This record gives sequence, C-alpha cells and structure tokens, in this order.
Amino acid sequence: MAGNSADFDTSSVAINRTPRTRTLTNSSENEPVAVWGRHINKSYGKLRVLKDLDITVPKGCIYGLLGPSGCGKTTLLRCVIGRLHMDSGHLVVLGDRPGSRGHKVPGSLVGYMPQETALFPDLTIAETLQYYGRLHGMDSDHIKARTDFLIDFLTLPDKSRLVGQLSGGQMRRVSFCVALLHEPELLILDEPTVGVDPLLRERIWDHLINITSHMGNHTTIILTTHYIEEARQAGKVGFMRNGRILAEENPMKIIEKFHLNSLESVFLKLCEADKEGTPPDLALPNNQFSKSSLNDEETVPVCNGDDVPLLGSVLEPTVTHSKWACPVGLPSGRNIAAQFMKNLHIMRRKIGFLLFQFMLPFVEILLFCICIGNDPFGLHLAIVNEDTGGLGQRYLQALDNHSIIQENYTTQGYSAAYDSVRNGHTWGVIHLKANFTQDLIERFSSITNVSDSVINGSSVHLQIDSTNQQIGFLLLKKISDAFQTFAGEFFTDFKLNPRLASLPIEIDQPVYGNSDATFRDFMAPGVLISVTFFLATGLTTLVFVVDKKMGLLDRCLASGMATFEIMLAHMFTQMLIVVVQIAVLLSVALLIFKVPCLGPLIWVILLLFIQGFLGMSLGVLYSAVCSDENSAIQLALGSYFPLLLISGILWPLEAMPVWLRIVGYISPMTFACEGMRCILARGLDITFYAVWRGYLVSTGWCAFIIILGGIILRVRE
Ligand SMILES: Nc1ncnc2c1ncn2[C@@H]1O[C@H](COP(=O)(O)OP(=O)(O)OP(=O)(O)O)[C@@H](O)[C@H]1O
Repeated sequence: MAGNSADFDTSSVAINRTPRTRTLTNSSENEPVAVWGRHINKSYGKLRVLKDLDITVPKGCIYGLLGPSGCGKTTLLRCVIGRLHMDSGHLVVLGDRPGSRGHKVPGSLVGYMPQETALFPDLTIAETLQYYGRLHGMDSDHIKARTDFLIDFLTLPDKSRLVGQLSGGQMRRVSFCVALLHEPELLILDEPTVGVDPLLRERIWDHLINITSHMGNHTTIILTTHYIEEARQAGKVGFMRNGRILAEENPMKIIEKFHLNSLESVFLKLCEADKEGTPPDLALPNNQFSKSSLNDEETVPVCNGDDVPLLGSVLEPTVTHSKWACPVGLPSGRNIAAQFMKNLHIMRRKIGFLLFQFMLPFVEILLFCICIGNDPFGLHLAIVNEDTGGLGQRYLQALDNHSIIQENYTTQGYSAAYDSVRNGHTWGVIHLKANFTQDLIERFSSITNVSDSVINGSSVHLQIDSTNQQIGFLLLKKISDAFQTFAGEFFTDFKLNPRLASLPIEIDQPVYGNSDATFRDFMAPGVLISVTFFLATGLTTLVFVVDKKMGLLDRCLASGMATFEIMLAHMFTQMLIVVVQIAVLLSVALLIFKVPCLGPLIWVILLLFIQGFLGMSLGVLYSAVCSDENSAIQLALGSYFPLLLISGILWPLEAMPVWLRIVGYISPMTFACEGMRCILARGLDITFYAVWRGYLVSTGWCAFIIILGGIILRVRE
C-alpha cells in the first residue's frame, strides 16, 4: 500500500497518502506509523483510567499491549477504534482521528475482536461472517472464500452450526474470524488467545506474523494477552501500568537491554522502577513524538504536498467530547440491509417466539370482544309482591327474564329480602305494596287529584346494591323499561295511547352511531390502537438492552454501523411482525365480532401501522435508556397503565380534570384513538380534522421518539 502512495515531506514527519488511508511516518527512521497517541487521558466518572498516555504503533507491526488486569488496556483499544472518546489528548489512527467524518475508523479499516465473545447465538457461523462481511461491503464470493479459509485455518466446526451451540473456545475463534474476515489494515485483538489450546495458539501467532510480514505494511495488529511470554513474537511491546505506557520496545531488544531472560522479569523491573518514581533508562526509545518533542513547531507540521494538509488538522488542540463533532450522517442502505437480513435470520430461528407474538393480539382482541360491552345477565333480584290486585304480578312479568332472575321473598317478608342483598345473594329488592293495583289505577285515572299516599302505593319500590355501577345502571334501566312496557299495555287496555306511558322526550335517530351502541363500540377503537402500540413496544423494549449487555452493539458499531442504522433495521424487521399482528387484530374484530367499521379500511390500517411504528420507537427509547432487562421491563410495564388511562381509551377524556385532559391530549395515543373512533364509528376519512390530526400527531411522536432514542443511545455509548 505504501508503495502506491505519493510522499509528502514535512519538517518533522513524512505523510504518505494512499487511496485507503493517510500514513503518518516517524521522521527519524522514516517508519510509517499506524497508531500515534500523545497525552491521552480518559476517566470513567472519577476513575482516571488513562493518564497522559503515549503510544506509537508502527505500520505492519504486531504490537503487544501488556499489563495487569484493570490497567486500562481495553479502554485504550476502544479509544483507538473510536468507540470511546478521550477526555483529552491527541490520537491518530491510520492517518486521521478515530471517528472523524469519512474516516473508516471505526469501520472497515479496523477488525475488532473484543474481550467478550460478542456474537449472535442464533446465527450460524456462516451467517455471522456473512453479516459482518456485508457490513464491510464484501461481495458474496469474497465472503464465502474468506469464510472457507478461516473455518479451515481456525479448525472450526461446520459453518452451518449455530454459534450458540459452540463451545466457549470455538466461539472465541469465530469472534477472531469476524475480526480477520475483511483483512483490515488494523487488527485490534483483545485477548485473542484466551481459551485456545497451545497448538492453535501457535497457529494463530503464525498467521498473525504471516499477515503482517507478507503483505508489506498493509496490516498492523495490536493485541493484548495474559500470556506475557507469547508477546516475544510481537514486533513491539508496550508495558502498561496504571493507565500509562511505561515503555515501548522490541521484545528481544528490551530483554537484552535489561540483561534479563523474560518479558515478565522486564515488566516486573519496570513496575518496580515506576513505583519508586525513577524511570529506567529506557523511556520510549527512538520516539520522535515523545512528550518532550511535542513543542509548537512539531505539533503542527507543514505539509508541502498539494493535497490536504494532514497533521495540521490531526494535531488540533485537545479533543473533548468529539461525539458531537461528527453529527449523524445519512444512513447507509447497505448497513441497514445487512442488519435487516441478520435480524431476519434470527427471527427465523425463533418460531415459538413468532407464534407467540401472533397469538397475543388474537387472544387479546378475542377476550376484549367476548368480555367487554355485553349486558350483564342472570342477576338475582329479591321480589316482595304484597299486591293482590294483579297489576303487580303483571308488572313483574314485564321484567326481562334474561337479565333478571326473580327470587320470591313475599312470604319471608321485606327484611329477609333486604338481608339477601346484604349477604350478596341478590342485587336488590323490588317491593310492590299491598294497594299497588288500586293506587295505580287511581294514579292514572285521576291524574289531577292524586295524593302522595296514592303515588307511594302505586310506585315500584327498589333498593339495590349499587357497588357495581354497570349492574346498577342495568337494573335501573331494565326495571324502568319494564314499567313503560307494562304501563303501555295498561293504557292500551283502556283504549289510550300507549305512548302516554313514555317520558315526554322524543329521541330521534342519532347523527352518528346507533341508539343501542355498547361500551364495546366505545372502547374498540382505543383497544385496537393500544394493543398494536403496546405489543410493538414489547417487541423492541429489549433489543438494545440485550445487544448492549452482550457487547454485540459495541461490535456492530466498531464495524462501522451507526446507532441510527441499527435502530432503523430493527424497526423494519419488527414491522413485519407488527403487520401480521394488525391483520390478526382487524380480522378478529371486524370479521368475527363485527365491530362496526363505517369508514375506509385503508385509513384504519394506516393509522394502526403508524401506531405500531410509534410503539416500536418507544420500545427502542426504553431500550436506549436502560442498561439491563429488569429496568427496561419495569419501564415498559410501568408506563403501560398511565398511558392507557390518559389516552381516553377506558373512559372519556371529557371526564378528566382540565389539567389532566391537557396531558391526555399530548399523550401519543389520544388523538390516534379519537381519529380511529371517527373512522370506525362515524365513517369519516382523512380529510376530516379529527382524523388527520391523529395521523399528524402520531407521526410527530414517532419522529420525536426516534430522534430522542438516537441521541440517548449516542450519548450513552
Ligand atoms: N464502562 C465503564 N465504566 C466505569 N468503569 C469502567 C468501565 N470500563 C472499565 N472501567 C474501569 O476502568 C478500569 C480499566 O478497565 P479496562 O477494561 O480498560 O482494563 P483492562 O486493562 O483491559 O483489564 P483486563 O485485562 O482485565 O481486561 C477498570 O478499573 C475498570 O473497572
């Protein structure tokens, strides 16, 4: 690669420019440099992990990063691949700052093998490599050839085996394959030989030496290892302690310099010297970029080529919060497609989960249609009929026998009937007094001169248990309906107009809906919206949480994917499930239970589709906010009921206090629910304000939540 490049002389460094990367060279030896870092600082909260660290990794070299557990090796590597942002310092990787716009670090210039396995257990080995190959823009033939080679080289089992069924060591080797797959210029391997048998470890080292020595300076490798002596095979080792690199040198040279016989002894010696605060006579040999040399003249070297001045921009002042320096670019179709295909493979393996997802809306809407909206029936009422004239009995015969089961307490008396209500055996008492017939005749015949006692004696006396409002309403309605029927017949007998028995209120045909509308008709639009919304939320609530925990998210991002692309791909995949869920919901509600749909079905489907998308966005937001499954599930469950209550789905919004109504109006489902009600029950289409407002607000919420989720994910990275 270097051979193809045009050289630029600088006062302190030489820069080679190639189509893939810009190369920084160490001026004293004219040695091209792959990674160059100075004064790197990084803290996690109050914990200072990297402390003014310097590192120089020559191109085409194997660099062994050695140090005790917790000294900051992984943190440094994650800074190098652009997955962590330094608090301050200068870092140049393959000619530019990691994470800078257009630079494929993180991305295809790097192959990253993290410490944890970070593989999708539901993919086969071949699918795993195919996924990462696609992310790196490799064509199918190339991916296949590399897959066959790597499987053979790392003695992996058949490529159709599921990753989740491999042993720990085999998984680590697959993880190693992923890093090697696209033959990147920089390989970052965090403990590549852990859990690998000595024979294979030797082969791995041979391969690493092979790819660094037989391809010019094309490939540079930085690796960490706990087997300190295996790093003798590296071209350069860096001894790290307490967030600093104590020394960098060729392993054999450093052993010689200290007159010791192992790297371990050298490291001990360096640590002792560091503890005593007297650095051994070794500090960063041949390093022209050491702290002392970072004076003004050298930090901004002049580029005398006619191309982009490189180091001037590279060595800008301290980098802080560079995550804001590179705003989200346009999502890449290739990345989204790769992620989408990967998600489809995983989904295919989870048939049980899929069936469950399709059964859920079926069961929910079925139960709703069966359980909600029907009139209660078989309600026991205690009857005390002391009337002997016959009209009392005639009235009781007018009662709806399906709704009310009459229990005769006439002989036991009123107090026994009352006790039956108190004991919960009946819902109320109907009491007809002894003179009911005579008093009623007098009431109707001498309407101008009726005494209170006649009115009292001719009334149906009712005492009910009103703890259940719906049952109370129904009993009152049935008992008064029965009276009107009975009185109408009574008037007919006397050749009078039966309508005299009715209240003097004429109820005409409703403008919208019908006079026998049920509570189900009121709730159905909201239930369709809320079931779609919450099922979709459930689908995505855990996606990032699980990926984050397993290190999968980190690896995808290190491969050049943007969080936004992962989000979109997840939503596209889950949308397939949501579409089926909507189909199930509508089929059951409209076809089986004949929930009225007077408006165009297409608008119903579209509104549910948007609500599904909105639900998924909310799930993604929960997933972005939470770092473990428990908190994500708690958040999703905790928000379910409040959202349902303030959206006017269970009870009209008009019944809420005004201040809460405002909250209700801005909640994500309220206007959608209103819009849905207008389409289903009123037969309106999208040209009506109450309908298009539902689409507009839902779409606005989608955009807001996706952007917020994207920002939170990016900040939390
Ligand atoms: N995300 C994080 N938040 C807070 N502290 C962290 C985080 N990641 C790492 N640390 C802390 O930073 C220090 C350095 O961690 P790091 O993983 O870089 O060490 P390491 O040298 O790679 O260790 P090992 O060899 O065991 O992997 C440790 O004390 C670790 O607990």
